[in-house]
Amino acid sequence: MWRVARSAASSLRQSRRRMSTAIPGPCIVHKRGADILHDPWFNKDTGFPLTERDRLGLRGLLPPRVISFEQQYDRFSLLLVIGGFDFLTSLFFFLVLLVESYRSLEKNTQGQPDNVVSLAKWRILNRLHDRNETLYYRVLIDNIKNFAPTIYTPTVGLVCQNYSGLFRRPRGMYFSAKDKGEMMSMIYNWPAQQVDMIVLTDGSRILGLGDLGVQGIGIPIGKLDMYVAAAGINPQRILPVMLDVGTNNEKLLADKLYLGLRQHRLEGDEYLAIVDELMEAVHARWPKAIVQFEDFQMKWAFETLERYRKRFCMFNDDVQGTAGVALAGLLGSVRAQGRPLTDFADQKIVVVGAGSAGLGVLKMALQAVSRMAGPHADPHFFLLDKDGLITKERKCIDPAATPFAKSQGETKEFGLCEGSSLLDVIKKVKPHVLLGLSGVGGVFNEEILRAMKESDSTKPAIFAMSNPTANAECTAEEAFKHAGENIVFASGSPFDDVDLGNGKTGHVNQANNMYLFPGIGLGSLLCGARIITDDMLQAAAECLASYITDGEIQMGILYPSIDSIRDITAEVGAAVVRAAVAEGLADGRGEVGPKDLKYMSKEQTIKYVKENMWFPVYSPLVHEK
Ligand SMILES: NC(=O)C1=CN([C@@H]2O[C@H](COP(=O)(O)OP(=O)(O)OC[C@H]3O[C@@H](n4cnc5c(N)ncnc54)[C@H](O)[C@@H]3O)[C@@H](O)[C@H]2O)C=CC1
Ligand SMILES: CC(=O)C(=O)O
Ligand SMILES: [Mg+2]
Repeated sequence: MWRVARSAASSLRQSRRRMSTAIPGPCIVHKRGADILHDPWFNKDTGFPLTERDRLGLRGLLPPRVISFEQQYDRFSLLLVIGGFDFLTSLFFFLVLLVESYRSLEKNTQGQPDNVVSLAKWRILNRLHDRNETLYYRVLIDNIKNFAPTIYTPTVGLVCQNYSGLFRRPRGMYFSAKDKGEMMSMIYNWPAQQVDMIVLTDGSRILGLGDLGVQGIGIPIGKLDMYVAAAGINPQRILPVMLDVGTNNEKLLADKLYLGLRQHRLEGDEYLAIVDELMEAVHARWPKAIVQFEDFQMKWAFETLERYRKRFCMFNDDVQGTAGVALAGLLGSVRAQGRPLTDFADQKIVVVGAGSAGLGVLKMALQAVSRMAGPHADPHFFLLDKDGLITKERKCIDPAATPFAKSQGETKEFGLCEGSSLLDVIKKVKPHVLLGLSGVGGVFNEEILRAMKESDSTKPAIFAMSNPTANAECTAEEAFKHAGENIVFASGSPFDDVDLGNGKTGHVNQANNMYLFPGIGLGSLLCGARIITDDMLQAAAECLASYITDGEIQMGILYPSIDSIRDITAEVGAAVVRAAVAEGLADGRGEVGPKDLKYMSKEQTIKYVKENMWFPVYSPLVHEK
């Protein structure tokens, strides 16, 4: 059930306040009449004032009554909360979906009626987006807590799984292996003159759902919606990009509805040549655009990061954004134990999942320990993958995992060995933190969670970070039930807080990179960063960690509410700007030069970032041929 009524009313009041103080400047439009109504960037639906209808040749193309932006907003919000909405709408959309892509939907949502409802909600929002972007983003910004689960994880995963059946209107650009040699000209097919933020995927590891090929485009779309909502990137300047190099998902290759290339994935140099060409094309047209790599399988996530990070202003969200969010949570869990932050160096941390995300987290945690305890510090990290504990005895160990593989001496100390099971590791190590980035739902089973009760920590931390919901290592309820009320808990996808009885509540945190990537992108953009460095990412993570007060920490709160995502993003963005300036990597942007940035105080930098956030209001449209 969408509970938007109350928050919609209060956010509407806030919106009105904002409306009354700012008179939006005019917006030039090069079309007239029905063409404007069919363009979601400019369309205001019934919101066009009569004078504008005359000016733009719209008279007679709309019902006569003018509905203000606020009234439109009210009507949309009302639609979402009318009694019985869920049942009627889901029934209606179920029938539509039945006709349109019944077989595909049935395959993927068998026995899961919730999925049908989730998709129905997504379609309502998506239709609003396709008609009127201004209203869509206002609704999203004002109700981010309610709508994030629909446009982002978990529903975005379902959308990707069903994308070929759901497809109606394209969003973003598609480059395929067949476009080799053409990308430099293709990039000019994008209608916007300026692009600030690009999210790029090859669809090879979509959340914990594996290789979804071209259907992975849903992820860049969802991430960029979060950019607009959280960072105030102008939606006319965002670009979701799918690089379709084939798929190794046999089910999709056999699916008649599948919209991507029907071939297996390119590998090796052939693959890299395609990504190189795309990056060159993007950079040629928009040299200052920030490129976020998203949901690439591990080998390409690491390889492309090393290949491009010193040449382009880019980052990998799964490796770097996730690491910062996890580190902020880990530091919070030290505070929750009433210990000083420097005790982080002594924490025993078990990470389950040695992929792009798990290794990114450990790399950043290692940097933090080195800063706190010196370069020779010996952190107590235990890394497991599907074959159990990773030790130096492991054959064919991934080079990125090598620094975290346990030596014989270390395993002996705890009575462990190569490939020790997770249960064995937990029982013998008694870790302070158990962190999952395995993509495997339920891997923190009852036995594992019970074993966490024996943790050496006064407040054991359990992070079930895999997405979407079904892939979480455990649910919030399971964690509090089996590991005890004393834990701090975080998950990648949202769960409701847990009623512990006796009037107590188990707080659920959302440990998701959404708390950092918008600020990393926005900060890099606004300072004209040449590249994105470890120091900039470190600054972002520290900023997020310091956002939470001691009082909140005592209540098990490690991350702020998503309701304040714009404020968090402004602070994170400012931290990134200041770190880039300190490293001499900020070229400035527009009229704000490197010197201006250098002499801004922290508060002035936050103000600068806030003032450059786009906010959806109807601008007067002025026609120009
Ligand atoms: N909360 C967040 O912000 C983020 C969450 N994630 C989630 O993390 C998950 C993993 O992502 P990546 O690291 O990119 O994937 P990946 O495919 O690169 O790595 C998965 C790792 O998990 C291991 N694994 C598989 N089954 C296991 C088992 N039964 N026990 C222990 N380990 C097992 C694999 O051996 C591999 O090392 C995904 O579900 C993704 O959605 C990723 C990025 C951010
Ligand atoms: C959140 C995210 O980036 C992921 O699950 O891949
Ligand atoms: Mg991701």
